Amino acid sequence: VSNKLEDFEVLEVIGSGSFGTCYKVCNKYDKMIYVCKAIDYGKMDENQKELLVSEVNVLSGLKHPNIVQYHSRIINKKTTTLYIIMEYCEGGDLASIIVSCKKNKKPIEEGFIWQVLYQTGRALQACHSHLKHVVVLHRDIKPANVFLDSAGNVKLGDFGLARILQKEESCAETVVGTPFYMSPEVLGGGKYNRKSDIWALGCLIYELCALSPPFVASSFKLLTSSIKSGRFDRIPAHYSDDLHKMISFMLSVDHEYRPTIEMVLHHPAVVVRVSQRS
Ligand SMILES: CNC(=O)c1c(C)[nH]c(/C=C2\C(=O)Nc3ccc(Cl)cc32)c1C
Repeated sequence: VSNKLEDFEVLEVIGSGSFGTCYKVCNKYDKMIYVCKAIDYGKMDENQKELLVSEVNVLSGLKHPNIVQYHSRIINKKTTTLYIIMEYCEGGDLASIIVSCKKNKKPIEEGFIWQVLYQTGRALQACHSHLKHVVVLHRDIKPANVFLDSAGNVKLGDFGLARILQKEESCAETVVGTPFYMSPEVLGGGKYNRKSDIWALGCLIYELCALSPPFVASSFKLLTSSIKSGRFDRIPAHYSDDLHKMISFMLSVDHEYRPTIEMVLHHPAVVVRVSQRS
C-alpha cells in the first residue's frame, strides 16, 4: 500500500470530526477512492497524543466487515500532521440520513433499522472481543460515526475516543462521548463499560426510528435527570413492538439488566430480520 502523501489527489472535503478534517482522496496508482483524515497534533498535550496513537493502533488492529477499514498512516513532522488513510463509505453517515429524512418527513424503513442494529452490533462484538486479554470500548457511538458503503453495509468509524483497557478494568474517566447518548452509570460517576456501548447503541437505534434521541433537554442537568429516569416516548406507532421492546431492553437504566452484545445479536427478533448484504 502506498504511504506517501503525493500518491494521493484530494477530491473534496467531506467533513470534520474529533481533532481533524476528512478528505475524499484518490490514489494515483490504484485509482481507488479513500478517505484521508488529517489530524494536526501540533497543539496536543502528551495525553491527547497518547489517545491519538491508541486510536490509530485500535483501528489498524481491527479488520471487520462492519468497521471502516484502516489502510495506512502518513506522518508529516514538519507540519505536525498525521494522515490516516481509510476506506471510503459512499453512503455517508447516519447523521446526514437522519437530517434528510427529518426534512422530507420520510421515516426510515424498519428493515434498514434492524440491519443497522445487527451490523453495528457485529462491529461492537468485534471490539468487545478483540484480542483475548483486551477489550476495546468504542465510547463514541453516534449517528455521525456510523457510515454506509456502496452496498448499504454499515461501518462503525472514528475511534476518536476508543481506549484500550485491560479486560476487567473499565475506564476511570467519567464524562465521555456525545452527551445525548451518555448512560445513567456514566452520569452517576460510574465507570464506562461494555454496557455503556449497549446503551449508546439503543440511543442510536431509537434515533433512527424517532429521528431524535430518546432523551433530550435544554440543559445538562435536565438531560441527566431525564436519562436517569429511563422514561422515553415509544417510537412512532408504525414501528413494530419487537423493535420497541429491543430498544427498551438496551435502554434499561440498570446496566445489569441491559443485554450484552451477544444477547442482542442472538435475539430471535433480530435473527429473523437480518442478513449481511455485501
Ligand atoms: C454527508 N456525508 C458524506 O458525504 C460522507 C461520505 C460519503 N463519507 C463520509 C465519511 C467517511 C468515509 O467515507 N469513510 C470514513 C472513514 C472514517 C471516518 Cl472517521 C469517516 C469516513 C462522510 C461524512
